[in-house]
Order: sequence, then structure tokens, then C-alpha cells
Amino acid sequence: MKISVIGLGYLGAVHAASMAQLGHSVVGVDIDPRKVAALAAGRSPFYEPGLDELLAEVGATGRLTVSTDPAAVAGAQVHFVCVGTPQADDSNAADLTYVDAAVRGLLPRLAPGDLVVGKSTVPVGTAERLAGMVAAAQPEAALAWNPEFLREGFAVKDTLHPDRIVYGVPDGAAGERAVAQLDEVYAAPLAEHTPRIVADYPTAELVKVAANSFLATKISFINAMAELCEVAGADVTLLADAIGYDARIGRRFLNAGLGFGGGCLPKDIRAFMARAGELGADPAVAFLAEVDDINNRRRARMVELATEVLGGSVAGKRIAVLGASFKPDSDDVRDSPALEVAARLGAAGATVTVTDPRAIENARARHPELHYEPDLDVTVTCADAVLVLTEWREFRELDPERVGRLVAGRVVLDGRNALDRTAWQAAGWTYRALGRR
Ligand SMILES: NC(=O)C1=CN([C@@H]2O[C@H](COP(=O)(O)OP(=O)(O)OC[C@H]3O[C@@H](n4cnc5c(N)ncnc54)[C@H](O)[C@@H]3O)[C@@H](O)[C@H]2O)C=CC1
Ligand SMILES: O=C(O)[C@H]1O[C@H](OP(=O)(O)OP(=O)(O)OC[C@H]2O[C@@H](n3ccc(=O)[nH]c3=O)[C@H](O)[C@@H]2O)[C@H](O)[C@@H](O)[C@@H]1O
Repeated sequence: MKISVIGLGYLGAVHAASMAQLGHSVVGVDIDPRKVAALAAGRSPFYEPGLDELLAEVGATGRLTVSTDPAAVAGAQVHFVCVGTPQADDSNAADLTYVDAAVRGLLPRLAPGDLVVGKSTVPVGTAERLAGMVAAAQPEAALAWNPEFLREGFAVKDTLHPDRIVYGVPDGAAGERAVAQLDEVYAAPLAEHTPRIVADYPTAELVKVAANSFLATKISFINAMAELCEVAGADVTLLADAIGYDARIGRRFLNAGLGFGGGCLPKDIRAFMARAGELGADPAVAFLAEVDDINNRRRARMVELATEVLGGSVAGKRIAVLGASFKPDSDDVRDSPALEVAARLGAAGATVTVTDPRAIENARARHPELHYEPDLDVTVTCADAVLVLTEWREFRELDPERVGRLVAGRVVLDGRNALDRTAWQAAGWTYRALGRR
């Protein structure tokens, strides 16, 4: 099948490469010439485990081409819209400028029988509106909504082997045809018995924001328990283990610490609240404001804890921050809790040096005022405190004795409850973490 993918960011680049891997002939389009140049050279424009290898594989088949020219989509029958929907500058709502522009760019090139497929995360009601634009431009083309659930760091696996596939389609023959086209696109994962849910547009749109809201709520729930553990002298990691054994609760996404960041969970719950407000249903998701607040309080608490262990002020102190990306195995620093904490400590007068295996370049672009150091040993040398804020494997596996010989003071703050506390304490470190004594 001939497919186009509009938008080649964290979602679209992986989707385009994966569709080519599934045997389709794919053209990817992005307005960012740097991303297109990297992909044309067979390189991923960002760090995502397995993507370079996948690009090399599909590059050899010739099934993936990329372009900055919107006209390159002509000839494809299925067009995936994968552009960004960031938080608007002046409100909590999603900025739909890019989605609208991407669909408008497609309209003059649509042929009868083409299917436009939205994958970006959008406020409920968007698909219906865009379907109207498609119908007006090409009455024999249709639109479907096919939300994406991939996680950064696992994006290739999640795309090739998703845990479910959701189609939002119109009623009647157009919907049936859309389902058949999408079944052809996803023939390989469907052959693996991946559950497939066919729904109307609003349900498909809501599935996506409901899933992210649930995940954010689960994280904030355990972080609320961490707040209580702190005042009651309890241990949130043991609490999470204990409640997680209840299969109805489950241990996954109960890791307390600095909370959620990234280009999706924070902006998606805010956009959901904004859209619910427009629909007059604010009370239904009012709890998400608390989820957001709990999440933000963790970042403030981390700064407070660092201030506390450093004797009441961080001014003039040397702080080593390990981690800049919003999660391990990603170079994405959008709304990164680690980077925000580093920036706040810097603003409070600390000399902050940040290291990260992959995200230094992106972090520097957002916070040029901080010092960055690729070498971990140099980062921690003479530090008064070491803060582990993103749980990359190389940080989790640090030898506390070796690191202890480099620092000025053996003080470690475990922002992700990721270190072996006993080992660090045995090496003479003052160990502090969120939600634990
Ligand atoms: N990053 C993730 O893990 C996931 C993201 N999503 C959703 O997917 C959407 C995209 O997210 P990301 O890939 O993270 O964003 P991103 O910012 O990494 O990528 C968006 C890309 O779209 C391009 N673009 C903007 N306007 C364009 C146009 N008119 N024509 C062609 N390209 C255009 C940009 O240059 C950029 O490369 C968002 O709605 C997000 O919520 C959904 C699931 C997972
Ligand atoms: O819509 C999206 O873009 C995606 O958002 C999330 O994926 P992602 O943002 O890549 O990463 P997650 O693994 O969900 O982690 C998000 C944040 O929560 C934090 N987190 C996660 C789990 C946990 O137990 N505790 C915790 O603080 C992570 O450190 C990270 O900052 C969802 O997991 C994906 O299903 C979804 O497709």
C-alpha cells in the first residue's frame, strides 16, 4: 500500500519507518528540513532506541522516502497526520494550528478513495471538523481517527507490536471502507491478534486522552501517597510494592518520585480540562487539576529537599544533576522534571552541572544558563550534592564508593527512587529520596 506520513517527529518518524518495515511504500513529509535531511541520510533526527537500525533496514528496501514538499504525498492512498498538538501559549488548550495546516496541505492532493488518518492527540470534536474539510475538498475521500499509544524509549516495539489498535470512523459505507483500508495497513499486527476497536470519532479521540489521564492520575496518586509517607515517616516504595501486588491495582506506573513530564501527559491532561470546559463538562475532569498540582509539587519538593540537605541554602553550592531528559532512553526534554529542578536550583544561586547520556544538546537549547558536561565523573567531581533526576541505567548502576571518591560531600538525592539505598548508605552517603525517610 502507498502511504504518506505528515510530520516526522517522535511519533511520525517512527510510524513512517515502521510502516515501511511492514511492507508499505511510504513517503514522509516534514516542514523541518533538518529532520528530513537526517532521515534522508538514514539517520534518526532524535534518540530513540532501535530507530537507527530500523531506518537502516528499510533504507535498504527503498520503501521509505522523505521530503519537505507537501506535494510529495500525491499518489499515496492513506495519509497519516502525525504533527504536533502542543499546549497553546496563552491557555491550557491544545494548539491545533499544525494539524489544521497539515490537513489543509493535503486537501488539494486528495484523490477519490483516499483516506486521511489522524494520529495526533486532539481535543474531542476535531475529527468531525476535519472530516468536513476533507469532504468539501474531495467528496470521495474520507477521514479516520487512529490514536497512537506508543511510549518514547519503546516507540519502535510499540508501533510494530501495539497492545491495541483503535479506529474512529464515520457511519455507513465510508466507515466500512476506512476500516478495510486500515486493516490493510495494519495487517501484520492484526495477524498477531492485536485487539482492534472500531468506534465513532469522539470515542476514538476520547480513548487517547482518557488513557493518558489515567496514567497521569496513577502517577499522581502514588506521589500523593509519597507526600503522606514523608510526613508520616513511611516508605512509598514499599507501599507501592504492597498495593501493586493486588492485580486490580498493578505495580506498573506506581513509581513515585519527580512525577511525569514530556511532550504528552502534562499537556494532554490540561487540554482535556480545557476541552471539557468548552463542552460545559468541567466537573467531569476537575480532578485532573489536582493531578497536575500534585505533579508540580514534586518538583518544588525536590528543590526544597536539596536546600534542606545543603544547610538551608543552595547559593554557592556545587550540585551535580544526573539526567536532563523527561525519562530514560529518550533525548526529549519537553517539560522535563529533571531539567526544571536543575533550572530552579541554578536560579537559586547553585552552580549546577547537568549530565545526560543523550539529552544535553536539547537541554542546552532550552536552558542555556546551566552548565552541561558529557562526562559523568567530571560532573560529580567536587560536588556538594549529587541529584539523580532521570533514572538512566548508567546512573542506577553507579558504584557509590567510586563516585564517593570524586565528590566534595557524600550527599545523594534520589529523585526517582531508583538507587540501591542500602549500598549508598553503606558507602557513607547521606541518602534522601522523595517519599522515603
Ligand atoms: N511523542 C510521543 O510519544 C507521542 C506523541 N503523540 C502525539 O503525536 C503528535 C506529535 O507528537 P510528537 O511526534 O511528539 O511531536 P514532534 O514535535 O516531535 O513532531 C511534530 C512534527 O510535525 C512537524 N510539522 C508541523 N507542521 C507540519 C506540517 N504542516 N507539515 C509537515 N510537518 C509538520 C514538525 O516539524 C515536527 O517535526 C502530538 O499530538 C502528540 O500528542 C501520541 C502518542 C505518542
Ligand atoms: O501520548 C503520548 O505521547 C504517550 O504518553 C506516554 O508515554 P511517554 O510520555 O513516552 O512516557 P511514559 O513512560 O508514559 O512516562 C511519562 C512520564 O511519567 C513518569 N513516570 C512514569 C511511570 C511512573 O511510574 N512514574 C513516573 O513518574 C516518567 O518519568 C515520565 O516523565 C504514554 O505512556 C503513552 O502511552 C502515550 O502514547
